[in-house]
Amino acid sequence: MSKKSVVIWDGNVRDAALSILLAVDKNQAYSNLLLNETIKRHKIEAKDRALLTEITYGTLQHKMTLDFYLEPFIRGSVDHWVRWLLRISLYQIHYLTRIPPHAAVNEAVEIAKRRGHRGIASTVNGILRSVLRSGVPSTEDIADPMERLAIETSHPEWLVQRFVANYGLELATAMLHENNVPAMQTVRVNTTKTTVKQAIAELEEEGLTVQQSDLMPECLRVTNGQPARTKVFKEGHITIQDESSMIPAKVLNPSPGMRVLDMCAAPGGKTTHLAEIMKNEGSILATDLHPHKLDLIDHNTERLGLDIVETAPIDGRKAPEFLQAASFDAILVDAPCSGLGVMRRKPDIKYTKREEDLENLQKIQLALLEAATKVLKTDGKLVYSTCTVDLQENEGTVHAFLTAHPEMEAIQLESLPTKLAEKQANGMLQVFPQDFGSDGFFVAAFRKKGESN
Ligand SMILES: C[S@@+](CC[C@H](N)C(=O)[O-])C[C@H]1O[C@@H](n2cnc3c(N)ncnc32)[C@H](O)[C@@H]1O
Repeated sequence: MSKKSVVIWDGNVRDAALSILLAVDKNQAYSNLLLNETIKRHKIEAKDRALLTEITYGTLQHKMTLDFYLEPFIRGSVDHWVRWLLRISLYQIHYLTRIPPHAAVNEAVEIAKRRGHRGIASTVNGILRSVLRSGVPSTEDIADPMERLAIETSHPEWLVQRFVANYGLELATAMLHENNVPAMQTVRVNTTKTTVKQAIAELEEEGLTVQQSDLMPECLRVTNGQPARTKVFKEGHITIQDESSMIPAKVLNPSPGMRVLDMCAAPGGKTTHLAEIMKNEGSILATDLHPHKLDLIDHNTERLGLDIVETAPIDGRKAPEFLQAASFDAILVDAPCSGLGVMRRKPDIKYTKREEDLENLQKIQLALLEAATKVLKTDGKLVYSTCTVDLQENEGTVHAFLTAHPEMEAIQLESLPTKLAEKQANGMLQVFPQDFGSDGFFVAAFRKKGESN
């Protein structure tokens, strides 16, 4: 978050959603962080929490579509906050069938009166009632197919064009639509403390509805309840993590006793998974560029009872200056990336990312992989992962890396459940959000060849 944003809560869900969206837009606050912080700070009750989340995310997810719908009804200019109020209200009218349209309009008018004056309230009332009378315009009338897809799925046109160029129209269209579907809640069971069966029983006892994932055996899908608020969580039996995000540690699959480096480790979701796979035996050095983020890893390892993890603030690109050459058995580079695979969880990414950012990211990704190669033992395994679906950051980075490093070879991804193992090609696995309902993720594995190879 670039500027600290605090949202006032007076029991009005729409007003709070408006404040969050204004902070996201004006202060570049992260929608997921600010929403969670607001809910936590004001201890917002379950029913309001669900509606606040739905309106905030939904409005942001569909921002461009809502603007297209509103455009014919707005004469002249309206204030920035009024436009967000109109978006929030139309989101409820158009997408949330359980909210009666007149209730959404009345709420909007009241907010307009409180935040502005009667004149603004009357404008808001007029616009929303006109939309109700005439209905929203049809996207069918947009002649250009890329522009139409951009408006219908609310993604900037450059992103639509890039996805279509990367993967073809059919796959890109499915992904763009899936990005507007709310993300699943999943947790990873800490197998050093409990079993999957036991964790399911414990969570059910606390009133949650959970089911073992058919994709990843240690993953549970939560369809009702807040896992982060349970005793099971506090006692370190589970970690909140997306299913796809469990793939990299699974692929690295370090044995107990190994010396492992997790180069871009904060907040430690994968570090702790690695430690669990190693049965808490051996050692893991978890490094991150940002020293303040290392506390998050310490918090997580403490809660989960994992004591083989040490943390250090190291710029991964400079790892060979601080760490002994060829000293790690296995290394994970869960690199900084554009995050284009997790737009369901962080919809603001759609509107803030720019195409030129992607070029710079690839340079960092290559530098991290190069540094990792130097501190990896001969015959050691290196895993590269990102939470993006961008071809350049994924396959592009892998190809550039292998071309520059003949001492490294791509290897088959091991230890994966069949559904995932079948999807890999040439030592790489790209998961799209529409594949299994999990986040978009990429994983590749390499081996450092011996002298004789
Ligand atoms: C995708 S996140 C890592 C998520 C983490 N592996 C997990 O599972 O919880 C990428 C991380 O890389 C860190 N980072 C960015 N540039 C880095 C660099 N040059 N060296 C080390 N870490 C870096 C960021 O601070 C961020 O925490």
